[in-house]
Amino acid sequence: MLTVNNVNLHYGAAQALRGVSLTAEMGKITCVLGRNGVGKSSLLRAVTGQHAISAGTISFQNETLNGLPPYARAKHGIGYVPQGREIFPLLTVQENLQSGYAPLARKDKFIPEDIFNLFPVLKSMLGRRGGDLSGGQQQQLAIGRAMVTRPKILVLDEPTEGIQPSIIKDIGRAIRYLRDSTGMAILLVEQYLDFCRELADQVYIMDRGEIVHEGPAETLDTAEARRHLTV
Ligand SMILES: Nc1ncnc2c1ncn2[C@@H]1O[C@H](COP(=O)(O)OP(=O)(O)OP(=O)(O)O)[C@@H](O)[C@H]1O
Repeated sequence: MLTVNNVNLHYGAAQALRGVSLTAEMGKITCVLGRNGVGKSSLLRAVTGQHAISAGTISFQNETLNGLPPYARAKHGIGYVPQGREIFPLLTVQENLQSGYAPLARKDKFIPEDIFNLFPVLKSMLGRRGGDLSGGQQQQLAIGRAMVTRPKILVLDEPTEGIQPSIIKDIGRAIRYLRDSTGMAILLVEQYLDFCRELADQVYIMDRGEIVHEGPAETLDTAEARRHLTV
């Protein structure tokens, strides 16, 4: 399980996270909802080691991650699908997937077939450049690349952003499959309430750098959630 305990994060003098605490359990989908600018990406940057925290602790499976660089966290099993996907545009789909080999032992440096079962389009486009894919295909590639690292927890930053509805469905199906087949933990941040409600086991709502609600998805008060999502 991932545990975030009382975490603060600053950009210079500006505080983006204020005493944030949450847990993401193995075999569960944990969704953090919030509108633009409330600190969702900052939370994921703290978890993945992209940005240092100024107070609190972050641990995964009882090991503290504080101070570890992103590559060391990848070795601990933290897979990251960043906002905007960050595909290498000039590398092929295959090379983008292979960029996930970095934290792996030699024997594990292959692309698991599961990825192509989930996202068949990637197999048919292995030789195409990443930059030539549609937004939805790039999102599938970013999830595939994170899966290559054999994560124990998959951390996704707004996977539905700018993506057409049919591909959002595919992505939802893939996330559910990963939870059910591997028992990994999934932590995703979103603004899209319906996607989160359909998918999540546990929901948190963030506002202005703080967690303002926590509970199981089935008891989420939709009106209350919408209030936090509208500007
Ligand atoms: N590199 C940075 N330098 C300074 N301030 C930043 C930086 N990145 C984010 N912020 C500020 O921190 C706050 C939280 O931003 P963050 O990106 O975490 O929000 P978010 O909820 O993920 O929103 P979005 O969906 O727009 O990414 C915002 O006020 C933002 O302007």
